[in-house]
Amino acid sequence: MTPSVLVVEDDPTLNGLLVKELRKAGYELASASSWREARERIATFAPNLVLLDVNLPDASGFGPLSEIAGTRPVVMLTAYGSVNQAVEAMRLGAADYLVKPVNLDELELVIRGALERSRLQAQRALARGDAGLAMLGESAAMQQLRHTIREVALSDVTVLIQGESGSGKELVAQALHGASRRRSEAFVAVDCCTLQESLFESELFGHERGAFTGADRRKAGLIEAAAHGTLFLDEIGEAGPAIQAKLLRVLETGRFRHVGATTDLRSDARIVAATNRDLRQRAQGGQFREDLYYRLSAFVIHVPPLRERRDDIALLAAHFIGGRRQAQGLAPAQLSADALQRLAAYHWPGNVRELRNIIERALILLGPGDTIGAAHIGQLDPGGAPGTAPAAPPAARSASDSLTLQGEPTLESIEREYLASLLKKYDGNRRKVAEVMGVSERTAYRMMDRHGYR
Ligand SMILES: Nc1ncnc2c1ncn2[C@@H]1O[C@H](COP(=O)(O)OP(=O)(O)OP(=O)(O)O)[C@@H](O)[C@H]1O
Repeated sequence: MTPSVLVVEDDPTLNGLLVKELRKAGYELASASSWREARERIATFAPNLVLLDVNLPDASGFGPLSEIAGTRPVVMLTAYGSVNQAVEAMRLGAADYLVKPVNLDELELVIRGALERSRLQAQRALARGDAGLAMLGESAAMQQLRHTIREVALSDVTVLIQGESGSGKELVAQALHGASRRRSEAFVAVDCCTLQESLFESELFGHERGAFTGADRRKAGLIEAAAHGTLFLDEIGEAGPAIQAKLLRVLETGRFRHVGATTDLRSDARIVAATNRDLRQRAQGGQFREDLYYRLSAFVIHVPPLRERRDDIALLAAHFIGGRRQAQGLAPAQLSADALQRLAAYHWPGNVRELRNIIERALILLGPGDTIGAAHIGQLDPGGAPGTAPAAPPAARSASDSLTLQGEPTLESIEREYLASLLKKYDGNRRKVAEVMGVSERTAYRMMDRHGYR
């Protein structure tokens, strides 16, 4: 594979020199002289590494670095004699830095080292299944979201994160934890609807030996694993009445009990919950405890759906493409203008997760090729006008929309349609969908995840 580098430098002489040297060293090159131009190149050229000048005509300082450091290695070009700048750049996630005037031998070494470290990191992340934990996006909505996260992270207040499926609620919860004083403690995520209620109760709160058949040992609960860290309760709207009652007690008194125990334990975990439902409405309708709703919603964060921050689509797409290709050791791939246009016009009922899935499928169809075209993306129904709420859950795409280029639907596309039609029929009730499909809830969740419907 030929790794690619984007040189972002407004001094034309230095820019030209860097491009020439790196090209000679065997890299594929693109260059930009402003931050606006750099953003465009990142979306279309998808470089493996960015060499970024700290002072650009339309952006000075570390804004650009913070924006892209989570997506790919960034080597900063800093001014001679400003050690502070270099230190700050590393703290903000730069892979390395070069001081001007640039020593050309050092240039190659630094770039090779940064690429190698990043490839290893990507491989490790893929093996752990958590490729790309950074919360990306520079739209006004995402900047506001980051601001809110910073504001509330340092207090211990309970936070309720609301947003559509796949919009990034779990990433917000992780960002909250990462910006809090608890960041070096555990972050424990629990999906409130993946398990049967009684099992879930012992999983969450722990149990005593002999509490039920099969409980042959005392076992600590996830709430204890979260100790002084953060307990993230995903899909809180799905928690059954027994769990709701116990959670209310934890929130009111900081106390809980193992299943089968007679004494209380104390919890110091910060509770962050998420839901894609209108919890207030459910509370008013009697499907969710009102007192618990008020406790949980001490502070509410709304995660905007992707269709309300279309400016982020190109950046996110480039991030998913870059991560996957790098981990596979393949050359970077670009998005054609048609493909990008198709992505930008879609209404994204499955939000960022759906975008990630569509890109992954496009990359499979692309194989070792280098440009993702509209055909690799497939038909995407532009849906309602920007800002229109989707029919939730997402409507099925027709077989002619499948990604099979020859027109024969794949098993994958049939599964997807079947799943979408059941979700529609049963109004998003996953338990019911799993039952009708004859698979376990877990299998149904995994399927939904794969198709971007969670
Ligand atoms: N701003 C973002 N930047 C990068 N990746 C993102 C962003 N938002 C979401 N993702 C990715 O999209 C996928 C879905 O995000 P996440 O699981 O946080 O969504 P969610 O709202 O919690 O979904 P659900 O409602 O199904 O629980 C994940 O792979 C996540 O890494």
